[in-house]
Amino acid sequence: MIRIENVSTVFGTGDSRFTAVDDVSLEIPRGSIQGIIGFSGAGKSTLLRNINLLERPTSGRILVDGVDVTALDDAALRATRHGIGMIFQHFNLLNNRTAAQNVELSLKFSGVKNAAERRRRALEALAVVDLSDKAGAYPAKLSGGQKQRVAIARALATEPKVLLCDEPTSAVDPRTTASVLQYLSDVNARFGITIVVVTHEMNVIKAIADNVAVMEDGRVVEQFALTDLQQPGFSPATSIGRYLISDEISLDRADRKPAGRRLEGAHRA
Ligand SMILES: Nc1ncnc2c1ncn2[C@@H]1O[C@H](COP(=O)(O)OP(=O)(O)OP(=O)(O)O)[C@@H](O)[C@H]1O
Repeated sequence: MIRIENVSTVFGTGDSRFTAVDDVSLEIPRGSIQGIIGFSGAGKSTLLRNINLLERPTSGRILVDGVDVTALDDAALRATRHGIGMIFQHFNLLNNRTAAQNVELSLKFSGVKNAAERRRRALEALAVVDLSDKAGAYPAKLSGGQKQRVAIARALATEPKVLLCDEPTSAVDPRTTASVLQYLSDVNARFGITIVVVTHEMNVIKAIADNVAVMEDGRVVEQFALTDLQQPGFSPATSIGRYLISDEISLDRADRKPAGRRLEGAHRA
């Protein structure tokens, strides 16, 4: 479970002082997929980056499985970060490394010293996203969707408990969006990884989220479960909530498997 308690993030000082995240509290159940939606500048990315302290909050606490990450020293924070994977809108792959080498590098940074083990685990992670045949390909030879799948594999390889996704489908076309979301949904169901997805795309929320938080001007102004949208009489307060309810939504999702399975074990199954 991720518990965000009264988190604020302020940039700048004096006249240029700007509150990007304003006293946000949010509970994200373990093994769930949390969508965070809002218009540009609402503070979504900043809040997401607060969770792994890529952006340290100005005030408030963030607890991941009961551990207050805002109180950790640098060494403990580095160790905790290995349990929190992240993927980005523009994939952030190293272009001079193959798909497998990109994944291996993240394993190296996470402290896996044995090169053969790094290679084995990288290939396993690439297999999860059906990219075994692209292990030796450089990013320039991959489509946007394939690059994002490599990024998912890179995040998965260290067996994180949490996967943070910052606009994971904004740079790919609609068909590829569906495929990337399917892989995210699959790894959630298969490994019980808690996923937090920041997006401004309604269809992403509808396709993947269990719970939704709507952000405006740095605040979470509305929260609901996606299934709430199907309840008679449910009346969202925000325009985004009303838009989400206005369309029929598909809740067909892979059956959930118990949380906490290891990537290797589950992979061989
Ligand atoms: N490092 C920074 N320094 C100053 N201001 C920042 C910084 N990072 C973000 N901001 C500002 O904080 C506000 C929230 O930004 P953030 O990227 O979190 O919003 P967002 O909802 O993710 O928007 P988008 O969808 O456009 O990425 C914006 O006004 C942005 O300009």
